[in-house]
Amino acid sequence: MSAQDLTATLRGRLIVSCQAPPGDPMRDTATLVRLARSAVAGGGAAIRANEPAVVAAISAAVDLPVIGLWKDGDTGVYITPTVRHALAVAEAGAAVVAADATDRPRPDGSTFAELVSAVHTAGALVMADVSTLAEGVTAAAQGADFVSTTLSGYVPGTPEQTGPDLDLVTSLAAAIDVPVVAEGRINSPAEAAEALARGAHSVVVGTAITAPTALTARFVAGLTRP
Ligand SMILES: CC(=O)N[C@H](C=O)[C@@H](O)[C@H](O)[C@H](O)COP(=O)(O)O
Repeated sequence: MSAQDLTATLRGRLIVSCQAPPGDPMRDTATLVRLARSAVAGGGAAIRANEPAVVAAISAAVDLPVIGLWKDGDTGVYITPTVRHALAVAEAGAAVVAADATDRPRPDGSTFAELVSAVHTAGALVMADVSTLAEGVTAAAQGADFVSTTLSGYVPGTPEQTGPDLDLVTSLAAAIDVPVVAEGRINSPAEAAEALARGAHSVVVGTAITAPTALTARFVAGLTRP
């Protein structure tokens, strides 16, 4: 799908992230495919999914674009950290490859611009996962097709928040021409709508829809608070 067509498809819509962390009972390809099917049934516009095998299974099972990534570890640059990871995700059938576009060095020494070029040559689009306005501006200039607030709050120096970084959505939307995606800690339909009102093109929701372990833990914590 062209960047133009996908942009039109996702405008004002919900992208459902169907992921489960290592060790979680939901971390099972068939289970994640069922989550993706539920996201389709509920009206989601696209699926965000982790690891080539899961991207391939969900792409085969649902008729929605898949935004694929490949997490390798959980510190430093871990979301699709190298060109090799990015090409494997594209090869698995992702319409869009999401990758870390923070200003930290990548483990293979590549630049984000090189990753964008390789993914475009493979026929897929790129979503830049950023943590700051400056990173989003740079990623857009380097050819990213979408810029997402995914990593705000997860990179040292970025604001720690329990909710989404709506100020980053606002500032990115004012600064760049590529579509801005609001992602990270969106916990309610009202927060999702607020992100759109602040200029987001689309909204990604993961935990609040697809993570029963984390959601259970939130309720348990709520019961045990003094
Ligand atoms: C920081 C990081 O690694 N984010 C990951 C990116 O794919 C996922 O673990 C998140 O679930 C996703 O961004 C959606 O966010 P939330 O689950 O908060 O709705």
